[in-house]
Amino acid sequence: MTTQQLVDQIRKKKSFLCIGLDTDLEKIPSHLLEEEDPIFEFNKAIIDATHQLCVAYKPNIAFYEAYGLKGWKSLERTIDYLNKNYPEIFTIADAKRGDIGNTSTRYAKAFFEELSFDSITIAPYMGKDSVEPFLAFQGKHTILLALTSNEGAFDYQTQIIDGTELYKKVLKTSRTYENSKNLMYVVGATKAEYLTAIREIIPDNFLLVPGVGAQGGSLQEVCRYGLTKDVGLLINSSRGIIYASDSANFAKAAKIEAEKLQNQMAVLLDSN
Ligand SMILES: O=C(O)c1cc(=O)[nH]c(=O)n1[C@@H]1O[C@H](COP(=O)(O)O)[C@@H](O)[C@H]1O
Repeated sequence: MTTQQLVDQIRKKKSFLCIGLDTDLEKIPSHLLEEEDPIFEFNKAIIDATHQLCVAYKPNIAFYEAYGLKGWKSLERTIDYLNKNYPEIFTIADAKRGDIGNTSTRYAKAFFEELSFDSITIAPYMGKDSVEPFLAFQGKHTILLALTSNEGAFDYQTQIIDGTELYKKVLKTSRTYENSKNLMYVVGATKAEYLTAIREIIPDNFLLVPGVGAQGGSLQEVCRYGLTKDVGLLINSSRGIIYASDSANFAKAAKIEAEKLQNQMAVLLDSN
């Protein structure tokens, strides 16, 4: 999917919401556990109930890998269901990969070709030759961790190296990579006060912003400093939406939570 197609979808739906499919068998409604593939059935119900309110879904791969082969099957069924039924939706494999070049290429093939995701999250730590293999895939997007939402972000990402914070070095250096136009970045909603400095370095790139809802980040704060002329933001919420209820009406409850965020986004887009 092109960035323009994503922007068009955002304008049409008045939403830049990404719903995180962090599907956990210990949290989904117990009646689903009788199904042959409870994870897929849960995801399908959430997707069917919320697809008009969001522009992206982000399965976090850990929640699937945790169940071995069965989990991978549920992931494959979920991405196939999305691509077949809602092809306009932007899909993110939250896999946080990155390795030496030939290994990165295999990861890219797994998520971009075999599973047909539009994008993948990547850790920048191993540098240029670990990221460029992902960028080589045209029509696909590489979402580099810049400033993450967790407390541990302060361990390295904000440390000053050669006079500049490490996360800024990641932003600046990655712009020099081949096919850097395919880059997006992760910035945690809990770090909204850094967005002005971030936008000075990357004025236009899309940011994936997790951390609203369960982690306490503010949608309004993120938008104040992070919105661009083409919106430039995908705001993720996982637990706050998908686990709104653990009863039979869980999908309806998820829709209500998604609607709350989408309504706020429509107001923010109108006043942008
Ligand atoms: O890459 C991510 O998506 C990510 C980066 C980050 O800095 N913080 C962060 O929470 N995430 C992911 O975003 C999701 C947040 O989930 P909730 O806190 O339940 O909304 C999880 O899948 C996290 O792994």
